[in-house]
Amino acid sequence: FFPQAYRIKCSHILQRHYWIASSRIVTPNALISGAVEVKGGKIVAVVEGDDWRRNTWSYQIIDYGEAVVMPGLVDVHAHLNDPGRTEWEGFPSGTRAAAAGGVTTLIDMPLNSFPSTVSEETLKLKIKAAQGRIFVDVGFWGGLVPENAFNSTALEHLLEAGALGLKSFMCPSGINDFPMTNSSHIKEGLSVLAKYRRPLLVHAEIQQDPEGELDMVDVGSVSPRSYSTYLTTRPASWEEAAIRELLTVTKNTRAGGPAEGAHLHIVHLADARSSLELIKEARSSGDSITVETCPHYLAFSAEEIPDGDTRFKCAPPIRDTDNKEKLWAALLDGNIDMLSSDHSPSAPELKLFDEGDFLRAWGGISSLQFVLPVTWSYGRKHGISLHQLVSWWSEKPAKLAGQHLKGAIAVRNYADIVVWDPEVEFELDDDHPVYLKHRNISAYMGSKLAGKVVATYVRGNLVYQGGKHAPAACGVPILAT
Ligand SMILES: NC(=O)N[C@H]1NC(=O)NC1=O
Ligand SMILES: [Zn+2]
Ligand SMILES: [Zn+2]
Repeated sequence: FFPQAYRIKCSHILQRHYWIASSRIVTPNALISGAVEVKGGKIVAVVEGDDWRRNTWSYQIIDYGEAVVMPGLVDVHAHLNDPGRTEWEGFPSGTRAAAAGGVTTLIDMPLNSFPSTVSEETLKLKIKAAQGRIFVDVGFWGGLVPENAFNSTALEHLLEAGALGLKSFMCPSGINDFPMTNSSHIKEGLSVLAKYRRPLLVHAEIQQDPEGELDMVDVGSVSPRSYSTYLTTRPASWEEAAIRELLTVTKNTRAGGPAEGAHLHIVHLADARSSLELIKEARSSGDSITVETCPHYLAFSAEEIPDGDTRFKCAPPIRDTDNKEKLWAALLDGNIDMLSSDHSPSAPELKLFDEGDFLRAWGGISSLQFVLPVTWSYGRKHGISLHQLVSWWSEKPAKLAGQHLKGAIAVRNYADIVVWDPEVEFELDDDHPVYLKHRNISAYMGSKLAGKVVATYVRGNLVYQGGKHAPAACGVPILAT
C-alpha cells in the first residue's frame, strides 16, 4: 500500500510480525492473560497463557505488563471540519488527538466542513482532503438534505462513492448549507438506504414553539450567561417530538415491512425520560433502531455548569443530575446501545468567552482525545466493566458503520488496538499534551481523570506511544463497498 521508506514512518516499530503481550487482554468472551499475534496489519492469533513465548524471538514481543489491551475505539460521530473549516479542527489535528486517545477509527460527519458532504462530488473532496493527512482510519457519513432527499439517483451516487450511511437533522443544524429534513425526506432516504443496508443517523430534536423562545430572550428577564436559560430554550420535549415523528417512519423497518433492511440510528440522546421510553417501546415492537449518547451527557449535569462557561454548550443540552443517572442506567441496561464523542469544535472566538452568552455561542463539545478516560472515570463509579466499554465504544459502533473487521480483538480483524492503564490518574492542566487544534474550548480541561492511553495501533502500525505520534499519517480513508 505504501512504499517501504514511507511505511517505516507510519509506525514506531519496524516489525510487521510481532506479539502484543499483557495480563489483561479484552477478547469478545473473556479477559485473558496472553498475547495478540499481529502480522501484516491483522490479528492472526489470540493466545492465552505463556507457551507462545517459547517459539518467539524476544525482539518480536511488546510486553505491556498489566496494562489493558482492548480494541481501538470506533467513534461514529465526529466533526473534523475538513475541508473548508480547518481553522476549527481539520484532519491532521483531529486524527492526532484521536490516536492519542485510543480512537483508531472515526466516522466524520457531513456538516461543518465546507462544502457539506451531500453528493458524490463533495464526498470526493473529503477523500482527497484526507489523503496522507489522517493518523487513524476515517470513514464518512453523507448528508441527507432536502436538496437530495427526493433524488434517489443522487443519493445512490453518494452511497456508491463510499458514504457509510447518511445523516440528517430535524432542526436547524447551525450550518446554512446543511438544512433540516422532515419525516418525508427521512422516509425517502431510508428507502434508498434499505437497498444498501446502510444506516440513517438522525439528530432528533424538533423546535417547539419558536416564538415563545424568542419572547423570553427578548424580554431580557433572564441572563444568557446562565446555563439554565439555554436549557429552557431547548427542552426535552424537542427530543420527544422528533422521536415520536421518527417512529412513524421506522415502523416500516420491521421484518416484512416496506422498509425492511433500513436502519435508523438516533445520535446523541440527551433525554433519558419520555424520549427513551418511546425508543424502548419501538424496539420491543421490532423497529430497527439504535441509539447513542455521549460522554458529556454522562459526565456533566446542568446544575454544575458555571455561568458564562460556553465550553459546555451543545445540542441537545446537558440536562439535570437525575437525568444523567437515568442515562447511565439505560446504558448499563442496554437500552442505549453505544457511545460517540460528537466532537464538534469551532474557532475559539465563536465560543464568545468574553460575553459568556449561551444563546449565541457555538454549540459543540470538544472531546475527541478524552473520551476513553472520561467514560472510564465516570463509569467506574457506576461499576462498568471493560467488556461494557468495548461494547459501547468498539463492537457496536463498528457494526453500525459496517466495519466487520474492526471493533474486536479477534483473529482476521485489523490490528486496531488501544493499550491503556485504567489505574493511572492525570490532570488535564496546562502541561498536559493536547493535540486538538484548540485546547481552551474543551470542557474537560481542568479536570482530573483516570485511564491513561499507553499505545495505539492502527492496522498494526504503532501510531502513538509514550506521548509520541509516528511521523507519517498512514490512516486509511474507509469507503463502503
Ligand atoms: N453543527 C454541529 O456540529 N452541531 C452539533 N453540535 C452540537 O452540540 N450538537 C450538534 O448537533
Ligand atoms: Zn447533532
Ligand atoms: Zn454532531
